[in-house]
Amino acid sequence: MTPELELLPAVDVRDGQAVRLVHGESGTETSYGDPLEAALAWQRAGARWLHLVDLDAAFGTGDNRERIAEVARVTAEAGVKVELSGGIRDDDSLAAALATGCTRVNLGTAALEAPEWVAKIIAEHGDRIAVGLDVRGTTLRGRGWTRDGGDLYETLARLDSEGCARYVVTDIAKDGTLQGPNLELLRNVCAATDRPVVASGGVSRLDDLRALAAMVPIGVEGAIVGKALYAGAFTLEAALETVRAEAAA
Ligand SMILES: O=C(O)c1ccccc1N[C@@H]1O[C@H](COP(=O)(O)O)[C@@H](O)[C@H]1O
Repeated sequence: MTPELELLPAVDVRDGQAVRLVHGESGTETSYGDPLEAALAWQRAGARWLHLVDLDAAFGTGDNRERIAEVARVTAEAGVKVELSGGIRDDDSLAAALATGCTRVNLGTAALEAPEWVAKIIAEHGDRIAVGLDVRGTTLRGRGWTRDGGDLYETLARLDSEGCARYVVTDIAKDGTLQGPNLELLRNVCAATDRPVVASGGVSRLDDLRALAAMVPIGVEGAIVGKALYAGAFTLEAALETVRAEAAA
């Protein structure tokens, strides 16, 4: 039996609220209320993972550190694994993130701007560190996806050589658009690395999850689902049932 595609409902926090953006652009927020309520709703619906993002920290417009820590702690205590992201760029922010009880952190900007520090913390924390490869075309973007940060495949080769355990791959052009994931990008990344890949951006219907589940054998381990769940395109229960059925088929 093929392993099940892990589903990670997203809770992105800006100004204390759960929000979704379009193409990750500041100012395109749709608000979905209290982030803890959102996280607990996904937990009640059966989520095994949560992708939790401090968007203010990612954009450099402040942070939601205490709120994020509360959501991560309560959700983790409820048995949900948390992937924590946004603004983790130095020892202090890393220590605060790891102390929340999250299962792993996901680094974006730091992997582009502080490669030596990232190599060091990969060596120290292993599987608890993932790197988010947020791309436009094949160019990486950092600092709230506002600045270019080098070539996707060169960075991937460097991180592979440093022992990075896993990548979260986001096609910025797809994120928040409900246009379907970039399967070609995911196929290319999976061909370039033997590490597991979490797909992010564009999931809009259950068929997208079926397509991603079919990529588990080549290295797609999970999928982050945001807008589709908040917009009611399908329920998390239906999504979980879909990936379960695909694994059993
Ligand atoms: O998730 C988003 O919609 C998003 C939009 C714009 C910027 C960042 C976004 N998300 C996450 O933030 C981390 C990067 O944070 P940092 O660069 O390490 O501070 C990225 O991996 C996304 O998961």
